[in-house]
Amino acid sequence: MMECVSVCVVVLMMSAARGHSLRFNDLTDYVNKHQEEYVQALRDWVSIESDSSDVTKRAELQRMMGVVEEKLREMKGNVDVMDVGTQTLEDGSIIPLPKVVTAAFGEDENKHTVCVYGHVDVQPARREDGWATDPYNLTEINGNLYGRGASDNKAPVLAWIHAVEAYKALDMELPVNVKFLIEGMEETGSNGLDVLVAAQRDAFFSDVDYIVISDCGWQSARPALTYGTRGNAYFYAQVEGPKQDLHSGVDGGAVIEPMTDLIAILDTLISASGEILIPGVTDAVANFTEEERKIYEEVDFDMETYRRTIGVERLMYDNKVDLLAHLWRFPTVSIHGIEGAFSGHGTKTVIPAKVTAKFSIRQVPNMEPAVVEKQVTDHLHAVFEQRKSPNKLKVKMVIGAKPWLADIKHALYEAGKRAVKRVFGVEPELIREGGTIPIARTFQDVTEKDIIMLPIGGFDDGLHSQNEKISRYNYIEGTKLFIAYLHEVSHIKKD
Ligand SMILES: CC(C)C[C@H](N)C(=O)NCC(=O)O
Repeated sequence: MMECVSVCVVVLMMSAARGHSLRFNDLTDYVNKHQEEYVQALRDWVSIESDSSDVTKRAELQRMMGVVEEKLREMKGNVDVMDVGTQTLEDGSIIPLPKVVTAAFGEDENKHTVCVYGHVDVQPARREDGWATDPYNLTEINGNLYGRGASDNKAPVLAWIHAVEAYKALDMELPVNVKFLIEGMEETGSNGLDVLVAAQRDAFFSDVDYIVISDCGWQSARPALTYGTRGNAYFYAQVEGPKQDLHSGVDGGAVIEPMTDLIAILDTLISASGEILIPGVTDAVANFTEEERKIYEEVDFDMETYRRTIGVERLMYDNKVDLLAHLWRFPTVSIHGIEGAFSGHGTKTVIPAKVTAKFSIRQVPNMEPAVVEKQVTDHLHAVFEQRKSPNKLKVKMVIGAKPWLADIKHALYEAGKRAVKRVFGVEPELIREGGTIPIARTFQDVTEKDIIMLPIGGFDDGLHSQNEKISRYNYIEGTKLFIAYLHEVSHIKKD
């Protein structure tokens, strides 16, 4: 009798395994057959200029959130639209933040619950910035789908939606419960989301086991799993002088110009060789260990391809390990722009009265944005003081996002490896990401859930840049990866 039970169990397991692989094929066939619809869905989403940094585009962003809500309702998810409060603009006016859309598919207590986080806001883009195509009209050229937000993060969010939709369309039970949390302010620091996550810790997140984020890219042509992101401390430094703009011929020579002051203090942030010059800022940076060095040595990363892809003559470092380390696990300063400065065509001879520099410092373990805020503010005031300028300097940190790091030994990463192997036939690369997903660290600290980043974007997608794209291959195979991943997560042993 005992023997029969074990034989029967083995037979059942074998047929279940066979059944799964057949079912996986059904799912991938379904994805292949529906790929034109998926591309059209991406075209529809990209056509919405959901730029979160430009308040004049806020109605479009609200419309985008509405489209996400409608899609999840159409799929019969248990949808909720959550208020995240208001945003105070620089002129003191107050506007509502875009609501966060959540949805739940399945609530089987015997299954794991995976929460997919993503965002549907985008960075600004104008054709005149040097785009070859209209950034809001998804255009396919040689297998690449060009459009603002295509890779960051509209296609990955859609791929997750399509993954769930495929199971449902084929009447297949989802192997895990799936929840979505989709926001519209990621690109400007996820305003309001920290508070919402804390408030929902024992509600929306109470039954969530794992959080999956697909808001990043591979490092090469090889699929990857991401286990770290840098944080970001973003600053405004404003120098204000005359009561209005002046004529550089009529008044030049009589005034100490705000722009001259600003450029001088900006030049004290970072050296030409990449050394951060602000006292104390790098003190808390975790030591670069031999173990890390070995991991970086193994990463499949061709410096020459990278150099050519971004189009520079020379990179800051001449070896792979140092370059990767400075992309992923050391801080850096970037100066993004100067508001109030003359930047149009022509030769306007103005002395701008008030100029505001925007710069940021990527944060790595164990930096604390609040500490960095004080160090930067003190430093800039000290160097400004030395100039004995009559102008006024104001420094403000407007984003303070912490870095995030995961344990690559966690079962979520093993599941990721199996899913990548199943879809792409190769072992994934384990990588870190230099960019910031502000909410990742909050998820980790506040919800105490385990997190994985499962990217489908290509290494050359040009996020935030001209001609952002995702390849049709990554979008469609990425959808299959998510389907496979849900299955693999269902195999993680429940506590
Ligand atoms: C590659 C990043 C992690 C993508 C992310 N959506 C992003 O752009 N975040 C803002 C940032 O400035 O890093």
